[in-house]
Amino acid sequence: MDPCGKGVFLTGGARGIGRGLMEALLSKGAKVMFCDVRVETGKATEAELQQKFGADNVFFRECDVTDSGFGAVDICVNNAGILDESNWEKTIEVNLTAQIRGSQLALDHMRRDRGGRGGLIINTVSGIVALSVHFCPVYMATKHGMIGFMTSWAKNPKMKDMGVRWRCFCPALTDTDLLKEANDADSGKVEDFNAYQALCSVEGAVMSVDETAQEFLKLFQDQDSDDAIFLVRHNGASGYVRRQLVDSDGVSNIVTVD
Ligand SMILES: NC(=O)c1ccc[n+]([C@@H]2O[C@H](COP(=O)([O-])OP(=O)(O)OC[C@H]3O[C@@H](n4cnc5c(N)ncnc54)[C@H](O)[C@@H]3O)[C@@H](O)[C@H]2O)c1
Ligand SMILES: CC/C=C\C[C@H](O)/C=C/C=C\C=C\C=C\[C@@H](O)[C@@H](O)C/C=C\CCC(=O)O
Repeated sequence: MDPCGKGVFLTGGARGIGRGLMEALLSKGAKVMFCDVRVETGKATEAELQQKFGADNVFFRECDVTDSGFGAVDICVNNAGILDESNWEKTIEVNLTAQIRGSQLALDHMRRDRGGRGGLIINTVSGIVALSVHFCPVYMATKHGMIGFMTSWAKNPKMKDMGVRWRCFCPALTDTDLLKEANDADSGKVEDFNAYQALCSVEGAVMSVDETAQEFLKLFQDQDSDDAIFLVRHNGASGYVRRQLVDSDGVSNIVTVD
């Protein structure tokens, strides 16, 4: 799908990866409506992006994804997410429940067999699903949950009639406030602070928001593909992967295809 002229709805766009994804889409000619719970940051982002891309092309609305629905458009990006092992119920609410709700609402709105015009549903998941790490079990559960949810829909034979495609966008570590806020031993955001820091300290592992957003644009180059899981690799070898359970104690339950 070419984003040019398309209407996009994106959650969690006030800062971080969501903001980067919006800029990438706006630069390709899309119009974006975004929401966030951070009102001041959201308004500031809206003003800056309106200045850069035009006042008619980007709009902000205050919205908490855990208590609101939305009327979706051609492309829906459920991006809002948190990392907070000390508040596991909230983490499930934002990362799993709200992304599922947002996806179901988008599907209802887009499906051609019920009068919609088709579309693309993208959920920001995480490259962490490809790693065996122990320091964020709840976060891990939510991200694996979204992989299961989306790949189930993507392989549903009715999807051809519905005209809707699904993409799990799985960024590598990205330099955002989410990472910075977890980088505090007393925050309780992760279960094992030293292990978290060790992962973030791998040379070159943390990508910039711009680099992650450029990888995101690759999702729009393959409109006919039914593959659903796009894994960003910090070494540049990003691509679609398929899940495969392995019976050895492997490092990953995802194997690359092609
Ligand atoms: N930063 C990373 O290394 C990384 C890597 C892979 C995946 N991710 C995922 O990318 C997504 C964005 O993360 P980020 O790093 O940009 O984080 P961030 O904290 O910088 O940005 C997340 C945005 O979501 C908003 N948000 C949080 N809860 C919300 C709610 N209930 N309703 C509406 N908006 C809400 C926040 O206010 C914030 O503006 C998340 O789903 C995260 O899990 C992050
Ligand atoms: C720890 C929580 C912190 C932040 C949240 C965020 O979602 C975390 C992301 C953590 C790691 C991402 C890693 C991505 C790695 C990829 O670049 C790639 O190297 C994965 C490697 C191997 C997968 C196996 C394969 O290639 O098939």
